[in-house]
Amino acid sequence: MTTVWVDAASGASGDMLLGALLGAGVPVEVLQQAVDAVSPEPVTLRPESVRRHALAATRCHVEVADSGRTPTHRTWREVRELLARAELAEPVRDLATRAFTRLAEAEARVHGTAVDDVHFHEVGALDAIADVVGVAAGFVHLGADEVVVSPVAVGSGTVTTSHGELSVPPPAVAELLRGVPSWAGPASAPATELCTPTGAALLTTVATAYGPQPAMGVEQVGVGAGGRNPEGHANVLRLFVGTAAGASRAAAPLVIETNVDDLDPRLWPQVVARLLAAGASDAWLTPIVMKKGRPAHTLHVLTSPAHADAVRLTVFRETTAIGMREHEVGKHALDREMVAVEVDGQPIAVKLARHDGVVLNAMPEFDDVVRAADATGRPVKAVLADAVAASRKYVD
Ligand SMILES: O=C([S-])c1cc(C(=O)S)c[n+]([C@@H]2O[C@H](COP(=O)(O)O)[C@@H](O)[C@H]2O)c1
Ligand code: NI
Repeated sequence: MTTVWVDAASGASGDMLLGALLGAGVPVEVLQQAVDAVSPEPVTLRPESVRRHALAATRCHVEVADSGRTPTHRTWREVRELLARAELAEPVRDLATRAFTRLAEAEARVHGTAVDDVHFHEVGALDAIADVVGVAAGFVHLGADEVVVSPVAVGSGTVTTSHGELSVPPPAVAELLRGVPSWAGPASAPATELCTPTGAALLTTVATAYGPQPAMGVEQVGVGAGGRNPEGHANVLRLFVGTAAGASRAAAPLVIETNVDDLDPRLWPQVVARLLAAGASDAWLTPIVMKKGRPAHTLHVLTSPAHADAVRLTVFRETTAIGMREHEVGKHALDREMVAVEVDGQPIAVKLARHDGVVLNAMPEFDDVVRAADATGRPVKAVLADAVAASRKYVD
């Protein structure tokens, strides 16, 4: 069983993770091929051996060609389309899509905007695409069964961003690291941002657990350099790749439940939305009758152990529950793949579900259907019917 431990004691960013993957032996071609499959413009990954304070490290430059055009914006919906259409191995597409979804949802929450409208500057979008897709390809290449992430150093002081000067951790990082062990970082570190939003989104997507290095036979150590080289501090992220010692099995998913009879029922949709945003795999309600004949609800949340702390905190913060129960469950899921169809010129993402390579289900994303119906002024039911018909060609 391949285990990876991520030492993020000096923070994390997309390019630090890329450098660490290269240093741990992932060929640059593996990362470049994935980036080329997604990026609409040339982006070159260029490894360089550098020193950070007293340590040798690998820096991965992400070089975006100057398109010569005025920077435009690319929305999350457009990036999602690029990912859906790219010729990528499914596990890479899945990991990259999940990381980008977390990043976009965190930005939407902190700025109070709709997630589909989250936009990135042109160059920033290409950078972020290269970081996210390259890192996803690297972790898939390592074949990690378990990824343990150390407490994440976020830094201190302030950072200058397109929103002006922000306190560290900036809002998107704080949002992404909810429920994850994090701290300012070592005293030797400069008073600045050590963990970027892209770094936080990637760490929290690949993590299956958080903590110190687990018992493992370490075979490779990749040291990824950050862009800066401050005096007296090694600005690096380290990846330890090896084999798990002993017979540790992958932790089972959990179902967390609580019975609630005193929450204003108008709040439930938001509770469910926030649980999903916290990383829950699913969340749902069942109506029940409690003691003293009170109508009430059981809230059920399915979650990976990695997201269980964030889920528990969200239940306590967003509902009136003061306790919960939980049990491990078995889970079987079909392989998923996102593709896109067009209805009236509007792109609609479609989720394919495969069993032994055979597509058994092709379901248009309902949010995209509603958006397309709004854009064209047609009834939602008519656009849904067209999207289902257009998706049928994918079903084997
Ligand atoms: O551009 C946006 S919306 C932006 C938001 C935030 C928030 O925390 S909100 C932070 N930043 C800063 O941009 C740089 C680049 O981050 P990457 O993840 O793309 O490397 C970083 O300093 C962030 O703090 C930008
Ligand atoms: Ni922002």
